[in-house]
This record gives sequence, C-alpha cells and structure tokens, in this order.
Amino acid sequence: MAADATGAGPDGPAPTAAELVDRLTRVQQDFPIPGILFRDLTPVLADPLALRTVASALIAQHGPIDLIAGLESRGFLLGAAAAVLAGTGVLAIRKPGKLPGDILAEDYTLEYGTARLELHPADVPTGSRVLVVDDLLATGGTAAAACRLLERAGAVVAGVAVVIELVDLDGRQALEGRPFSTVRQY
Ligand SMILES: O=P(O)(O)OC[C@H]1O[C@H](OP(=O)(O)OP(=O)(O)O)[C@H](O)[C@@H]1O
Ligand SMILES: Nc1ncnc2[nH]cnc12
Repeated sequence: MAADATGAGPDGPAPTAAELVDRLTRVQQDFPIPGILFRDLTPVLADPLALRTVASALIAQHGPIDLIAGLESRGFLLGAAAAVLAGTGVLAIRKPGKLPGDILAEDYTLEYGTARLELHPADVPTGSRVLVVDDLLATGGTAAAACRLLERAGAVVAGVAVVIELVDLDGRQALEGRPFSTVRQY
C-alpha cells in the first residue's frame, strides 16, 4: 500500500476527513493578494488516505445522485475522485472559453475579483440529480453560479459539497437553501 503523510499507525483509529484536512492543508498568508489567508488543499489531494477519506465524506451526506459536477479547477480533482466512489460520471463546470459548442454561462463575484462559469447543457440529462463538488466555499458565488447553471440546464441540484467552508464569509446564504455539506469549517 502507498505511504501516506498522516502518521496513523496500522492499529490506530482511522483519522476522520476533518482531521486529515486539518493536518494536511497548507495555509498561506497574503496569497494570491494581500489580505487573503489562502487554504491550499493540494497536500490533501496528494495523500492517498486523505484523498479517499475526503472524497468519501463529500458524497456521504447527500441522497441518491446521478452525476457530480466538479468546478474548475480544484473542484475537478475532488469531483472526479468523488464520482468514482459514488459510481457516477462527472461534469466539468469550466472557466470561460474552454468549452466548445453550445454553452450556458453565469457571472459571479469571488472573494478576490469577478468571474464566469460555463457548462455544456447537452451533458445534463433533464431531471438528473447533480451534486456540486468544490474544494472551498468562501462567498459562495462560485457554487451558487454552478447551481444556477445546472438548474437552467434542467438538472436538480441534489446538494453542494465542499471540503472547507470559510464561515465568516457566510457563503451558505448565497446557496439560497440548497442542501449543503462541508468537511471542515474555519
Ligand atoms: O465561494 P467563492 O467566493 O466563490 O470562492 C470559492 C472558489 O474560489 C476558488 O476558486 P478559484 O476561482 O480561485 O479557482 P481555482 O480553483 O482555479 O484556483 C475555490 O476553488 C472555489 O471554487
Ligand atoms: N481563502 C481562500 N483559500 C483558498 N481558496 C479560496 N478561494 C476563495 N477564497 C479562498
């Protein structure tokens, strides 16, 4: 079995997803701009036990789902891992100009800047239950834009699942009551 960075002994209790996120997340002050405390999940993704445990936690709190939507770009990695565990496919909700052909687009506001997300509606079966997966909820603008895109495409948003929620920014309110779960709050 591949080594992991958690330090768990062979007979010790398995660490929870929240513990692994706490231990492994890289915290960087003033990135990408001054004033932002950046929480970087790449060490969690690089650890085999943490990736499996966290991906499993993302899908655990939601009912039956038909598809997972991963949000570019960090949500792609988690969304694909979660989709394999859930036995579903994965949709790519992308930044502008990346998807060819007929697309839907939604503009939104970030903790630092503004942005747009795009989706291929042809990949979304009408009435399918889609779980939106991303690494982090800050203002909630990204996840809310993804939900609006999926609903315009004819999907039912089964929920929004993120690894980290920055509670002071109250991003949940942007989700307007859609089911929401998080692995760790800061
Ligand atoms: O809740 P919000 O305020 O919308 O912010 C959260 C979003 O910001 C980050 O993505 P970013 O746009 O920086 O893209 P990246 O994943 O490509 O780095 C993060 O991965 C979330 O998608
Ligand atoms: N503080 C933060 N850390 C990591 N990703 C983010 N996306 C938006 N805010 C963020």
